[in-house]
Amino acid sequence: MDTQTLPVIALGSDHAGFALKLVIANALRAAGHEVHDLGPDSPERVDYPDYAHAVCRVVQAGQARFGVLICGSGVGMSIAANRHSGIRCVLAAEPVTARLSRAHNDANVLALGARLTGEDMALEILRAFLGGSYEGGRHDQRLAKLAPA
Ligand SMILES: O=C(CO)[C@H](O)[C@H](O)[C@H](O)COP(=O)(O)O
Repeated sequence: MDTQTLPVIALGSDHAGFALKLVIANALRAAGHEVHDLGPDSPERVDYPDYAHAVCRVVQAGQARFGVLICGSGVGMSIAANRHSGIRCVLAAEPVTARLSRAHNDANVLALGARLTGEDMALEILRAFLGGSYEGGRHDQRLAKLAPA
């Protein structure tokens, strides 16, 4: 694949997801992606919403095509991300959910749980997410109904 066309990815984590964030950043850069690592820069204890909001703002602004958020379970990150207009965040623990979230839900942010998902599985999930594509069609009317209540 022409690396010029690879999507830009924004990354964020909390302390629980810090080590996996580095693994993912390295893997994405090795594959040719431009990566915006929005922190944290150390494994010191932090609050996951701060980083979820930072990544989602970058995706909303079009400065990154996708976001990847990592905390202990992925739950807090996904809750925080899905509060943002235009953000559709999937919490995935296996690749099929990640692929379907792109195909049916046009997901633009992936949340991972570093305390529950090993590195190899996380990378497999990431590949499925990035390799998926939105199918449109019948799904368009459903996405239109996802506007904040
Ligand atoms: O938000 C979470 C759970 O919904 C994340 O897993 C956090 O990483 C976790 O809550 C952090 O917990 P800690 O005891 O402060 O390390």
